[in-house]
Amino acid sequence: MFKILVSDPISDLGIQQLTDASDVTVDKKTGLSEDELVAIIGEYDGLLVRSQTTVTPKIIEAGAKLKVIGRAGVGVDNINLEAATKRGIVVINAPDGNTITTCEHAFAMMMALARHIPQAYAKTITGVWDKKSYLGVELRNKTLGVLGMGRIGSEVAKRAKAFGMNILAYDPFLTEDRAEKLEVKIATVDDIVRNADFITVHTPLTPQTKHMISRPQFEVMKKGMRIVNCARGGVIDEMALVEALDAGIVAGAAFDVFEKEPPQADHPFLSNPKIIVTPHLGASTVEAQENVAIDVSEQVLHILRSEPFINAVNIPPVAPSVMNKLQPYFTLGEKLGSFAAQITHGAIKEIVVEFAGDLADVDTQPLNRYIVKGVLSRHFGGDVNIINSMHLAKTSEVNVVVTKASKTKGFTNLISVKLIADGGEERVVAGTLLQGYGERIVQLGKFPVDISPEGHQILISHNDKPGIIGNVGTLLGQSDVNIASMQVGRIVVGGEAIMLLTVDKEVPAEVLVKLAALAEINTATEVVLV
Ligand SMILES: NC(=O)C1=CN([C@@H]2O[C@H](COP(=O)(O)OP(=O)(O)OC[C@H]3O[C@@H](n4cnc5c(N)ncnc54)[C@H](O)[C@@H]3O)[C@@H](O)[C@H]2O)C=CC1
Ligand SMILES: O=C(O)C(=O)COP(=O)(O)O
Repeated sequence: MFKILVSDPISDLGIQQLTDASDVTVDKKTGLSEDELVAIIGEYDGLLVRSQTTVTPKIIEAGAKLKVIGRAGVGVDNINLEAATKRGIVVINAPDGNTITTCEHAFAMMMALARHIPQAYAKTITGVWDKKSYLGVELRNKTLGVLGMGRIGSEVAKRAKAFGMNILAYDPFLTEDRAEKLEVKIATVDDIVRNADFITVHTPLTPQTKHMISRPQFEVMKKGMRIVNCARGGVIDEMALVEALDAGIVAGAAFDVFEKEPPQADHPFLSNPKIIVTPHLGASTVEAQENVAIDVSEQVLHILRSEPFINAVNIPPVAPSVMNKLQPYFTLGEKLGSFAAQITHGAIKEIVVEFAGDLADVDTQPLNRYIVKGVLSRHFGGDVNIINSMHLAKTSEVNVVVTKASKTKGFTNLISVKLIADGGEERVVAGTLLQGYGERIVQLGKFPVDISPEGHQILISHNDKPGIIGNVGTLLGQSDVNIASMQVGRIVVGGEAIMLLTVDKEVPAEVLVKLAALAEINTATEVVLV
């Protein structure tokens, strides 16, 4: 039974697939402090949050069973991604569910700014009929600068177009083609701050976007411009904005998000009549809350049930076409890594993976994670998974090198894993996926072989002399170890050779010692592939 903790207010209807699932129990406990969360998180497999819960490294460390943190929304800046990745916890978000809702909020804020709606309302309900203080401006024919043309920014631009606005847009990923389709003009940040009558920001908060609108930008703005932030507090420098309002450069500002949430009671925005504020309501509609909760619940279930999932933010996204091509190789890759690690005696310094054939022209990143997981599982056991395998390799100072071979090497596809360990030790295991036959190991070191990578195996290196196979068979028979299949490989008659036996059960350590002590045998190593 999986246990999930919901620590922020999330739509009940949206999480129904979790509450209805027979293998899941859901606890809702909102408003907990960090210490309170640390005290209880150890019993949960999944954590669902919005933006109020700050998921700190301390909480993540205490989440001994935690496999997934789901964000019912877009921004994951309240979740410590590094700590989650280190622990192998998948962090997922729901990137599409609140796009329109947040765009509509930004648009509503822009219209409220243009027509002083909150200020006029506040005065009208006091009984004062004040028409002259609230002369507004039209949006039509004004220039709107959009910083960040992702999901929300693009939707804002579409609506602004319908209002007859001219749009200048900046986003490092905005192509000429997309700009043309959206009928926006690509501009620099400098063009936008100098020419826009309205500016709206729709970027995440990153080191690059922090204070991207600050004193130098306000200084060159058009007098009387208006500015909206429904993205993240800190993209616009709050103190610089207050100065620009006081200096008469900015006529009004509308903020849904703050550098610190909630803002302190004496925050200058809260007493400035030219600033409209809302308490991070961008995503707060019935529809959006249901959408994000449905999306995140679905992926949380997939993750807990070890099924394929999408929207992970701590592993790079992969196109479905690439994923379809790679998926059949995941277990083979992991087994090759595991096999190679089990026959390596020294401390591993480098993992060199080579892909040939069909795999040489795809981005193999997801597959690389499985191979590295296979290698590291020998030392890290169940603590390594595909989320943290690359991270663990890095922190363990194991270098990962991935190469693509130009030739097919006789196979339609071939994965070769070479481990380089202390003392110059090198081990190579290569495998392929044969249509109709499944996974095969086709090379061990310099020896060509043909083995199905599964179950308990014994790898023996020996000198190619008569009688060795008989001796091995006799010893295993006496030890009650049944041989299911056997492969021998050699390059030259009488030279170095290997023998790979598939046996029906675990091989006792003393049997391996006795095998290695037989005449002409150099080493005997058990390899377990499950
Ligand atoms: N107020 C609220 O309740 C909500 C706020 N948000 C916030 O809105 C923001 C945007 O959300 P989406 O559009 O869904 O995300 P998105 O990922 O679709 O779009 C973000 C865009 O920002 C661009 N960008 C990144 N760095 C940039 C830079 N230095 N300059 C210009 N553009 C840059 C990216 O290329 C991307 O196109 C996020 O920060 C999100 O957290 C989202 C939903 C609700
Ligand atoms: O989705 C986002 O990024 C948001 O900022 C929405 O935040 P919320 O879920 O309303 O706390």
